[in-house]
Amino acid sequence: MKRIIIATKNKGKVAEFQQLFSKKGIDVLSLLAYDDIPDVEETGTTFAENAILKATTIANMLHETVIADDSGLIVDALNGEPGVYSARYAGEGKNDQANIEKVLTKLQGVPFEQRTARFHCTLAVAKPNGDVTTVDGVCEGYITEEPVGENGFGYDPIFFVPEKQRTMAQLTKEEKNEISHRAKALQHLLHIWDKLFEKENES
Ligand SMILES: O=P(O)(O)OP(=O)(O)OP(=O)(O)OC[C@H]1O[C@@H](n2cnc3c(O)ncnc32)[C@H](O)[C@@H]1O
Ligand SMILES: [Mg+2]
Repeated sequence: MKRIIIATKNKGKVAEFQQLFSKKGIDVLSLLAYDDIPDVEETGTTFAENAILKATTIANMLHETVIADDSGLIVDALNGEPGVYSARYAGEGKNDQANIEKVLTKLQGVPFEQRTARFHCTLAVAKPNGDVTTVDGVCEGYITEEPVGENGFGYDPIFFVPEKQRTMAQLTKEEKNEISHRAKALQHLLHIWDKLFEKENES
């Protein structure tokens, strides 16, 4: 396989997938390359449901194998919020800064050791024949009191990564791709990659 479609319009995700797949010699094509693909409504209540929804809808539309990513931030002191609603936590506008402010406001006064959180990523691979496979990846950390760093996207500036002693937004793309929820999920997918596509390789 020389090219894979990622069913996303999120530029941050696309850049990370491009770097991760380049190691395998695979080009990434995203929905940013298409003018006429509407957003898939994320009506699921779990990351897996939404990832499967996005992957199967786009695979049916394009008649090609596609990967979809549904991901988000889970904050323990907020009973798991923003969770599957991470992209639209502060409203439908998908405003990263407003989402960050909402999390920080809700966590005001919560001490550092209780600000535990994790990023979760579910990847769904959907084939045009209806086969679907999912894998997951998780990255543990803490929510800071203020945004720090310019890199990455979404909640990266308020997510402190203990093993790097910096926020996710202070890491280079390469460093984030060593430890992130997305990179871990993709590692799991790459482990089963040949098995997933063996019938296609034979024919
Ligand atoms: O559905 P697509 O088109 O893929 O793009 P999206 O931005 O809507 O993506 P999701 O529905 O999966 O929502 C995930 C949200 O969780 C946050 N998020 C996911 N991965 C992240 C990461 O690596 N760093 C920071 N925030 C992340 C970010 O706010 C995303 O918008
Ligand atoms: Mg989305």
